[in-house]
Amino acid sequence: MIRYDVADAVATITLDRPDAMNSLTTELKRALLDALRRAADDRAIRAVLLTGAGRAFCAGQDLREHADNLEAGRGLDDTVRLHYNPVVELLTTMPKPVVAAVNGVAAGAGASLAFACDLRVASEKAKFALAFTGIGLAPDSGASWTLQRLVGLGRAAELMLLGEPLDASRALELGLVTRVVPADDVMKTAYELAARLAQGPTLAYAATKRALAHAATHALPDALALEADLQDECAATRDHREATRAFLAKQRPAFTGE
Ligand SMILES: CC(C)(COP(=O)(O)OP(=O)(O)OC[C@H]1O[C@@H](n2cnc3c(N)ncnc32)[C@H](O)[C@@H]1OP(=O)(O)O)[C@@H](O)C(=O)NCCC(=O)NCCSC(=O)/C=C1/CC=CC=CO1
Repeated sequence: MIRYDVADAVATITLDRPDAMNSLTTELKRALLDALRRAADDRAIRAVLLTGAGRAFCAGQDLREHADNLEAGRGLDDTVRLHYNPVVELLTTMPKPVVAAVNGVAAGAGASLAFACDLRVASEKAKFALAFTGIGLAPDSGASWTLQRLVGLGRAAELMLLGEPLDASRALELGLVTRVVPADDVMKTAYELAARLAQGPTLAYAATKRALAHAATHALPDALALEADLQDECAATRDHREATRAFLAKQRPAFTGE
C-alpha cells in the first residue's frame, strides 16, 4: 500500500492503491504514518517526496471502508484523531522539507495531505477537490488551517463550501502549487526539487518551517523572539560556517545537514 524508496538522501513515499485512486483505508493510513516517522527519524534522509501511484494523488478517505463503518455503527471510529491528525502534524513539523508530487486528483483528505507538504509540484492533469461538504462532512486533516494560509480566507471558504474541483492552472494562479508541469515530467521535476533540498542546509530548512508555522499564529514580537532563537541555532551549525567560508572563497558550499 505504501512504497518507500531512498536515493540521494530523499525518501520517496508513494501511496500505492491505484485501483482505488489511492484512497485512504485504515491500513494505508497506518502504513503512511509509519513511513513518515521512518523518514522523519532517519538523519540520512534530508527531504521527503510524497506522491501517488497511477492516475490519482489521493482521493481521500476510502468511502467503501467508511460506508462499512457507518453500516456497522462505528461512524468515524476516531480515525481523524488517530490516523489523519498525526500524519498531518508530522508532515508539517518534520525537521526536513516535504515536497508533494501531485500527479493527479487530490480530493478530500488527499488534498489536505498535499496542502500539508511544504511545496507542491502539480501535473497539468492534477485537480484539487475539497470534497468534504459534497459528502456532508466538514474539512479535516488540517485543510481548514493550511488552505486559508495558502490562498486566503475568502478563496478557502469558496473552495470548501462549493467543493468545485480546481484544475492545475487555477491552482497555480491562486498560489496553491509551486509549479505545474506536463504529466510525464511531474515526478522528475518534483524529485529534482526534493534532491536539491536534500543537498541543502537541512537545519536551516527545519528552522524555517518552525518559524513559518509559529508566525502564523503569533504576534510580531513573539515571531521576532523565535526568529532570534532559531538564528542562534542556525549560526552554530557547520553548514552556516561552511556557507560563509565558501562565499568568501568564491566557492559553492557543500552542505551536510549538520
Ligand atoms: C474526483 C474523483 C476522485 C475521481 O473521479 P474519476 O476520475 O471520475 O474516477 P472514478 O471513476 O470516480 O474513480 C475511479 C475508481 O476509484 C474509486 N474511488 C475513487 N475515490 C474513492 C474513494 N474516496 N473511496 C473509495 N474508492 C474511490 C471509484 O469508486 C472507482 O472505482 P471503481 O472503478 O471500482 O468503481 C472521484 O472518484 C471522487 O469524487 N471520489 C470521492 C472523493 C471523496 O469524496 N473523498 C472523500 C472525502 S472525505 C475525506 O477525505 C475524509 C474523511 C475523514 C474521515 C472519515 C470519513 C470520511 O472522510
